Parts: sequence; structure tokens; C-alpha cells
Amino acid sequence: EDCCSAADRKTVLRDWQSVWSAEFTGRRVAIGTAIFEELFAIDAGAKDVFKNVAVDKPESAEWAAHVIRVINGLDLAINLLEDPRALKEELLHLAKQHRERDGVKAVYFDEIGRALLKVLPQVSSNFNSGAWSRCFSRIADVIKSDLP
Ligand code: HEM
Repeated sequence: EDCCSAADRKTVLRDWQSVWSAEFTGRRVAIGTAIFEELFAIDAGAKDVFKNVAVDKPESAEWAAHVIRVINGLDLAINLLEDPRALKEELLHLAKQHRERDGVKAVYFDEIGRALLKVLPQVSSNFNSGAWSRCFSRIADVIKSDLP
């Protein structure tokens, strides 16, 4: 009866999740880094706003942590697409966070939209660019609405 007790199951589940979340995190950093590299290729000026998060040290844990925050923010928004009220709350929160940062311009969101469209089809099979673009616009339009 001692085998695979409730406590064991809890531990196993936790360990199992950590295996995959570690894997997932690596993928998030890699894909997120590629998206930012693409953004900076489109508009090198966008780099300036990320000085506080070690944009000039793309191998650093600090830059990786920033990339993860952005990808997680996007992930949350995408997962809220079916819940418009909660989505609006999340997007207003993101809008405020970006308004508070000096130098962030609305056009950067159009540019990261182009970067996403370049990278995501390379890492996802049968990526539907039309559907993506329409939903990304719905997300980005709110975040950038009060930006210069
Ligand atoms: C849909 C795309 C984007 C999402 C979901 C997103 C999300 C986020 C999130 C969640 C944070 C962390 C906020 C915090 O903890 O304070 C953040 C920070 C930031 N974002 Fe974005 N972001 C996006 C696009 C952009 C773009 C295009 C720019 C400008 C080129 C930008 C500029 C910044 C800056 C400057 C920070 C603060 C970095 C720091 O901590 O110093 N973001 N973003």
C-alpha cells in the first residue's frame, strides 16, 4: 500500500511537470530570441528601449528572463482569446506597462508582428499566417493604442 502514495503521486507529477517546463523554457528562450533578433533586423532602433534588460548581452540570463516575460505575456493573451473580458484586462495591463517605458513606440508592435510572422512559420507546422495576423492585431492594437 505504500507504493505510489498520494504524496508520491504529488511528487511524481511535480517532477514530471518540471521536466517539461524546463524543456519548454529552453524552447521559449530560443524562439523568443529569434523573434527579437528579427525585430532588431527590421528596426535596429528598437534595441535602445531594452538597455535595462541586457539587450547588448544576448547570451545573458537577464536578457533570457526578459524574453521569457514577453513570450509568457503573449502566451497568456493568446490563451485568453476565448475570454474577451479577461483578455481586455490583461491587454490593458500590458498597455500600461509599455506606456510607462520610455521610448516604446506603437510602430514597434507592427514590426514585432512582422518578426513573429517570419519566425513562427519556421517553428510550427501548418502555421496559418492569416489567422495569426488577425488575432495578433487584436492583441497588439490594444497594447499599442496609447503609445506615441
Ligand atoms: C505583443 C508583443 C509584446 C508583449 C506580449 C510584451 C510583453 C511584455 C511583458 C510581459 C513585459 C514585462 C513587464 C514587466 O514585468 O514589467 C514587457 C516589458 C517590456 N517591453 Fe514588451 N511586449 C511586447 C512587445 C514589445 C515591443 C514591440 C517593445 C518595443 C520594441 C516592447 C518593449 C518593452 C520594454 C521596454 C519592456 C521593459 C523592459 C525592462 O524591464 O526594462 N515590448 N513586455
